[in-house]
Amino acid sequence: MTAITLDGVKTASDIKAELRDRIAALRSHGVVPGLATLLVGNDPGSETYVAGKHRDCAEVGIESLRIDLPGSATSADVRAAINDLNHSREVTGYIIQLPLPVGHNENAMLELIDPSKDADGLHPTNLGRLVLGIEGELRSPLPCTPAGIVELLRRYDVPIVGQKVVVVGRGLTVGRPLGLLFTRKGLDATVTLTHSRTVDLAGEVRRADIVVAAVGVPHLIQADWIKPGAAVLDVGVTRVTDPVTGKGRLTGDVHPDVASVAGHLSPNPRGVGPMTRAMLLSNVVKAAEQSLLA
Ligand SMILES: Nc1nc2c(c(=O)[nH]1)N[C@@H](CN(C=O)c1ccc(C(=O)N[C@@H](CCC(=O)O)C(=O)O)cc1)CN2
Repeated sequence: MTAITLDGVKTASDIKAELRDRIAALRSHGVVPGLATLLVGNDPGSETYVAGKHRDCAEVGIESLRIDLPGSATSADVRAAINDLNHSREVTGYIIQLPLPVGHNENAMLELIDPSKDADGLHPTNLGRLVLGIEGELRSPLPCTPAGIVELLRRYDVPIVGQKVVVVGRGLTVGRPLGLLFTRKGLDATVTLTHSRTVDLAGEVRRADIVVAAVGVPHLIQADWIKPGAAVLDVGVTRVTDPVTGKGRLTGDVHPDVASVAGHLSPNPRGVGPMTRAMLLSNVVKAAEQSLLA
């Protein structure tokens, strides 16, 4: 058996095509959706992701603005940039690219974002709304990677309701919010959130119908950890330099042999990453649509 590939590039491209129509409709009402990014330092991964976000915006018709601060920026510099973004009339939504360089308090910075401009859904107010399960008028942006994972599963008709989900990793951008999302009414999965101190991780993973690996440990998840037919999402990424070619390459958390046991498998790269970017665009468009209703 070879797993069905959960193709993030194709799915993200479908989503972008749908968003283009909604953006055209917004523009016809005089609403131009916009996104700003704040990047501090020159982490190669973050630079790639931010560049990709601006490319995506241009592709679908979202205005975008890029604020880059040097690695030497102080926390006061970052706070000042956030303050400017909060008060800018042109900027309706923005993100702070994570991780921030060592020495900056990420949670403190995220807390300074105006929650109504939080395109990433990572401000405590928006995470709190996810905890509360608030929908409808007060619907707030969902963190992009968890939203992308659920959307990818949905578009491939992978059942979620009543399924056992094991999430490996409890980070802010993936594991923690994903546990909340999967247990929301309507999705109704049973979630086990595992981490570095989990006893018998392999045993936990073996029970799962859906496995999400988001730790950044290359090939941690082995084929004999996987229940035959389970859906496996490979999210964590490690940049390694090939000792032979000297070129950098990306390695996911899931061992390639998992493809012979799983029912569905998201590759890494080209799986959840492009979905993360598509969900950011979706958050920006939803916010613009809500501004029209307000
Ligand atoms: N403010 C945020 N910071 C971070 C988030 C986030 O959602 N908000 N998530 C990750 C990084 N991330 C988005 O910012 C992200 C990760 C991966 C990809 C992606 O498309 N990856 C490609 C490979 C790209 C490459 O060559 O490196 C893929 O998987 O095919 C996009 C966005 C942490 N920070």
